[in-house]
Amino acid sequence: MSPSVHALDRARVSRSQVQSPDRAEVEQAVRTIIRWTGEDPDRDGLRDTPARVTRSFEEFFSGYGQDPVEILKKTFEEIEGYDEMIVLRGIRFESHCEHHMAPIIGQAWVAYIPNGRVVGISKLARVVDVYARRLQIQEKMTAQIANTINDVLEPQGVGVIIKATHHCMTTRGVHKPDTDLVTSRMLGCFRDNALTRQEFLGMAT
Ligand SMILES: Nc1nc2c(ncn2[C@@H]2O[C@H](COP(=O)(O)OP(=O)(O)OP(=O)(O)O)[C@@H](O)[C@H]2O)c(=O)[nH]1
Ligand SMILES: [Zn+2]
Repeated sequence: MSPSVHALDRARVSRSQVQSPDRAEVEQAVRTIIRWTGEDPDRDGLRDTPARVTRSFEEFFSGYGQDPVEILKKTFEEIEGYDEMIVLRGIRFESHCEHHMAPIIGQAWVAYIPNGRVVGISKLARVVDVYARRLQIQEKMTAQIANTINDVLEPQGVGVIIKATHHCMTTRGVHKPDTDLVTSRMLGCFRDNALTRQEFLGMAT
């Protein structure tokens, strides 16, 4: 991945950069979809739905307004030379696939071995959420989380594993309800040292 693409991935994506439409336009688009289904958007139960959907989307896609680098910059100094693996397991997340805008529901395992700096553990979960709250494919999200932690903390190594169910596969299209997708990205000693990689995989599966 070229450095410029890498930097763009990590950055806060401002609304002006992508020519964001205003709220009324989004609500109008939802009204159009409701009409397209054959429903009457002015009937009692649906009248407030365009505003509700817009508010929901605001939450689902709030990751564009957040910068994961800023979150991770709040690091602590290493305590008494701790240099073993740190693993936050089973971080539940909700995302949406960029193909169908259907939910991706899963868990992430995030590990690193520090190199002089550790971070508050909640920040690892926050980085997962920032990337999850964007339109995603799982492979990209896995790489973004690992790359960002690697770039900001400069640890000895990073490992990220994601296991998720894609609703575009379970509730539509090919309809395979019991499937999940597992992806991983290993950097530094997690990539180079088979024992480190094995230790992490053992904790995550
Ligand atoms: N690699 C990858 N593929 C994904 C992910 N999320 C969804 N997809 C796939 O993206 C593909 C989009 O395929 P298209 O053929 O363009 O879309 P489609 O006609 O709706 O495809 P079907 O889902 O097979 O009905 C599908 O195969 C999805 O299963 C993801 O995170 N990673
Ligand atoms: Zn999809």
